[in-house]
Amino acid sequence: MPVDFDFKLNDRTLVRQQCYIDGQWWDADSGKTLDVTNPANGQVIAQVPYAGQAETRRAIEAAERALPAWRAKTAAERAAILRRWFGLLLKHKDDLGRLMTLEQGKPLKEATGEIVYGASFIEWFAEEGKRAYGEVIPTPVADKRFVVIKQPVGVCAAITPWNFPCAMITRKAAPALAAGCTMVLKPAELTPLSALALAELAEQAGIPAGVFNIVTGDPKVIGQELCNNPTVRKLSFTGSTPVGKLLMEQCAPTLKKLSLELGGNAPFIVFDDADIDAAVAGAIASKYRNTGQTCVCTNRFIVQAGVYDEFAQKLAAETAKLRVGNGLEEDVVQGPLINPAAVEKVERLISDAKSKGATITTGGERLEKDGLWFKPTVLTHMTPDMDIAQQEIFGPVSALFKFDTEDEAIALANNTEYGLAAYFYARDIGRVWRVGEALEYGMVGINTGSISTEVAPFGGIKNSGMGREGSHYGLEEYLEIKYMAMGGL
Ligand SMILES: NC(=O)C1=CN([C@@H]2O[C@H](COP(=O)(O)OP(=O)(O)OC[C@H]3O[C@@H](n4cnc5c(N)ncnc54)[C@H](OP(=O)(O)O)[C@@H]3O)[C@@H](O)[C@H]2O)C=CC1
Ligand SMILES: O=C(O)CCCC(=O)O
Repeated sequence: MPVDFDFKLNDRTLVRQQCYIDGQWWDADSGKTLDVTNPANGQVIAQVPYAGQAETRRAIEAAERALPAWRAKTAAERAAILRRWFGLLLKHKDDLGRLMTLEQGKPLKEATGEIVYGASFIEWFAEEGKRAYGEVIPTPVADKRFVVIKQPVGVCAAITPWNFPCAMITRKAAPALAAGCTMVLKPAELTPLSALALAELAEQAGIPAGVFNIVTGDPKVIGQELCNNPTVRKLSFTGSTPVGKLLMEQCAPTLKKLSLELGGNAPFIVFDDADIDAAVAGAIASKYRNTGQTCVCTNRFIVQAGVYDEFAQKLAAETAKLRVGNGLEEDVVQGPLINPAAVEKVERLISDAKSKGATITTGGERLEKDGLWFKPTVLTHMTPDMDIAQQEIFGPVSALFKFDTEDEAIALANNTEYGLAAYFYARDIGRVWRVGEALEYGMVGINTGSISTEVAPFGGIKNSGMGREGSHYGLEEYLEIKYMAMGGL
């Protein structure tokens, strides 16, 4: 039974509580459902199907049936349809933002911002799909010609997290569809409504039945079918490193192409020659986006001794100004954390740091005893033996480590199994190049705390995964290279 919660949307058809398979809306075969709750108050706002293997298999078969006709369209024809999808996201951005705040918690302005960000991938890849250029290789033999063409990978699967319920989907679906692939998506169980609203708009945009399918339900069972099924030729995943590794293992027997965007442990280095006010502004942007629940959020501030106290004091002052509360309220910039486990993890990490000598200069506790709101926190006197040095916080906690020399900063920054995003503030041009090149990360923000955009390659190295999303590199992930040698000239 769908829950009759009043989302107060202008267009109520955006609230879908069924899976979207082969252009139709379905319950789970078993009739089982999964509650969707508002993290701000624990209220159940919807129920979606708890589907399993059979429904996933049907979605894969639908994607396989839809593939030949979708692949056969010209890139311009696919682009026209994708542009309609893009336009519909923008048209409904306020409703989609509200839906996201209600299921995920992030403040309304940030949620609406994510819809615009998510839509940008659709617009960008609609165009980039037209540029899946091949190559003619000059021949070393007179009677032959060598040609390289790019073709869609085929049926693709995607598994996405709760922290970006829209953008992590469009960042995968847009390049896949633009390249001529079809897709089966499993969204996070905590935030399925944003995904299902995207399917509703995909249908309205004229994306043919079977090209984009969504199955909600049992993550293990759905994941196993997506990995085991030989029809699926590629899996793109965003989420935790342990699940990413498990999926990679499960995909080995059918040797699928993989994109894995996993956890991070981003350093944010502030050198003595940095513009400290700019560094503080960048720190706030990087650390407290989505209440710290972003894989590219700063995890460790690494600050040079000469500016440590000034940076710490200014960061604490700005952090203390951040208004925490229900994301639907005006001026709230920090929503609740996603669930009790997330708050407990933050508390555990702070308590570990405190027990080993860290000082809490602001925050350090929940806003209310049993709520999911956590006061934005600054910790100083951090040392490498504390758990935060190695573990992803995924919450609103700034942890400040101190260093003396450039080499020391680089060593500290690289001392992690992760390699997603890093940031640093410095003005010496030689240092900017040296440090930029020495950081073992897929992305480096230099004098900026914001790096995410549809036009640049997003992704990591080491335990942060493989592959890139966004930019022309993101399209390549959904294309196969075919070399054709033509003889007998
Ligand atoms: N790189 C990133 O952006 C993200 C990193 N994280 C990190 O991971 C931690 C845990 O977050 P969490 O949400 O549990 O991340 P998960 O990796 O568990 O979840 C991400 C996605 O994977 C699905 N999933 C979980 N287990 C399986 C499985 N066995 N087979 C197939 N799919 C599976 C989830 O489904 P379901 O929701 O149904 O469980 C969800 O759709 C966070 O605290 C953070 O540190 C989390 C989210 C995003
Ligand atoms: O946390 C993530 O997995 C994605 C980060 C969102 C972005 O910056 O694009």
